[in-house]
Amino acid sequence: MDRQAEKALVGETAAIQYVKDGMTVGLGTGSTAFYVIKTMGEMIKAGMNLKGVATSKATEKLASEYGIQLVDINEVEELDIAIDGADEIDANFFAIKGGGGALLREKIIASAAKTFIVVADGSKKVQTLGHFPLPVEVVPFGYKQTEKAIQKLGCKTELRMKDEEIYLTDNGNYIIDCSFSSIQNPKQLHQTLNNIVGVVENGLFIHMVDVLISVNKQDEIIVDIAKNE
Ligand SMILES: O=C[C@H](O)[C@H](O)[C@H](O)COP(=O)(O)O
Repeated sequence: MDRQAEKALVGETAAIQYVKDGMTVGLGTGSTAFYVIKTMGEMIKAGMNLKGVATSKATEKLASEYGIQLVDINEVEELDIAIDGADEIDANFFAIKGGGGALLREKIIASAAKTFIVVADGSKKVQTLGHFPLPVEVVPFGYKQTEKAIQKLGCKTELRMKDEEIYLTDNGNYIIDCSFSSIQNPKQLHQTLNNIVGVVENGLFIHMVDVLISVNKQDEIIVDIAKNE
């Protein structure tokens, strides 16, 4: 199965197995979350009553195109589930997210969900996090100072650009992509990064993922459940 087919399979499986009539669902961002949104659109057409809370402006647009009524996160007490993709995920269910720049809203929405489900094609499962550059969202003011402080943690940094301009997140911030090669202590790095002045949030999701839906080498769907408190 190619990667695109795996994304479609995990996205459809998550929606079919976990989304129930009447739910308001946290809607992820990216090419895998796309299939969750598409499938939810089909479920609505088939008569289900579903709403969504979007993790990005791109997802807001997509959800509207698929007929999913959007709810503001501030209008929601708690979400039953949120379903999102990941850039990397390890055996502890620790993940790197934010390749698409949506990490802050994704983390807020994942935190608001009773069950946070990650959908990932086989290439996203890693032994050690860090091959994928870790996205760190920073405020534009003094970003070079913030970047210098991040570099002291032993990584190479790159300010994210788009069309020759500095990339802006949906929150009006910058992203610094940090290449660590391998992250030996993701929990500690998460805390250290978020303690740097100027850092808004980083792409490490620690003890957040409750369910991982992926595909194995035999093209079978694998549903792994984390032992989170
Ligand atoms: O900011 C983007 C998100 O964290 C995505 O969920 C992540 O980058 C994975 O995206 P994709 O499913 O396109 O690989």
